[in-house]
Amino acid sequence: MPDTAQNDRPLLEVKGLKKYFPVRGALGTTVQEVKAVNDVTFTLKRGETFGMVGESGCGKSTLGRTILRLTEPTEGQAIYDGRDVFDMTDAQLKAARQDMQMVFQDPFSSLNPRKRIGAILEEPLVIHGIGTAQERTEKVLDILTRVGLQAEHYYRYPHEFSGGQRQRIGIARALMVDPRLIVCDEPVSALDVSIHSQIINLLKQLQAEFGLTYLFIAHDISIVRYISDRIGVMYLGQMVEQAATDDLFAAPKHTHTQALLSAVPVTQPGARKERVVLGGEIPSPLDPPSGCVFHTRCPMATELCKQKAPARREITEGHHVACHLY
Ligand SMILES: Nc1ncnc2c1ncn2[C@@H]1O[C@H](COP(=O)(O)OP(=O)(O)OP(=O)(O)O)[C@@H](O)[C@H]1O
Repeated sequence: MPDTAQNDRPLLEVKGLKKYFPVRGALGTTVQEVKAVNDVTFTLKRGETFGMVGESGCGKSTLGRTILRLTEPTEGQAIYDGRDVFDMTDAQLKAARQDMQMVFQDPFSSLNPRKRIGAILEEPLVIHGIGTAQERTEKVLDILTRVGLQAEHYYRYPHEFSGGQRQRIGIARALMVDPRLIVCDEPVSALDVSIHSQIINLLKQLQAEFGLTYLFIAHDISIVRYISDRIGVMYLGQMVEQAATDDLFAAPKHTHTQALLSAVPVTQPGARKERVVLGGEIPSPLDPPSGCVFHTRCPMATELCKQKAPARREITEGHHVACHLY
């Protein structure tokens, strides 16, 4: 009974999460705040991929980093497997960090150029005090082959690898400590387009093999579509829509989502779609618009949108939108 209850429970529940960065004036006092993440709520089910999509600067990376507590939150909760990450002691956080790993956008800058791949991959095991020296080496060799590299790569340095291979090393490093959750922050956007699908397919294969749960962050909705079970769309620190991937693509509700989807090239011959054109520039998160944060760019905006922030509503099962039109 307790086992079933635990397995039904989401792996991660993010509730009302806010992360504001202080902007300090000449005297060191806080004069303004960048509202990078502004009241975000969503859950991650075990074994699924939740894609987080939005334009550059909308707060995706900050959201991922705050959940892993690489940066401290301003407000809210991130309940990982029943326990709030933000209430954890240092020892609890260290244990949780073993379970929650991150794959970064730029694999090169996240790999120490002076260390051989074997040492880079072994490091997380050393930090967490896992295994004997021989067990650690065996684990490195096993993971190297699982990510499509070879045993002989053990002695090479990061500069001897291509971009795609380096990202495989980044993924291998995350896998070393047997995590359950991996936050993938733009894992292909620094790579050549020709190898995007190799890396995405590798992530899918590893997910099936190890039963991983992914929070997959990217600005390109076609990539997010390919890997995600559900998608959340962010704008200026807020999640404006979230739904199962098929629902979101079949019936996008928020104008921002419609605009993102209308920019995706049509692949079927003869198919046409309406282009949704947004007005204005993206406002600064230092001074987000009043009312609905999207109203300055929304072609459907009314007086109400300028005055009142829309509540998040579930319009069909699992499909949430924050917009006065619904
Ligand atoms: N350490 C920081 N101090 C101050 N402002 C920050 C800091 N980190 C991020 N920001 C600001 O927070 C906002 C959200 O940034 P974030 O990097 O999370 O967005 P993003 O959607 O991941 O964009 P990108 O894909 O370009 O990285 C931006 O306005 C950014 O300038």
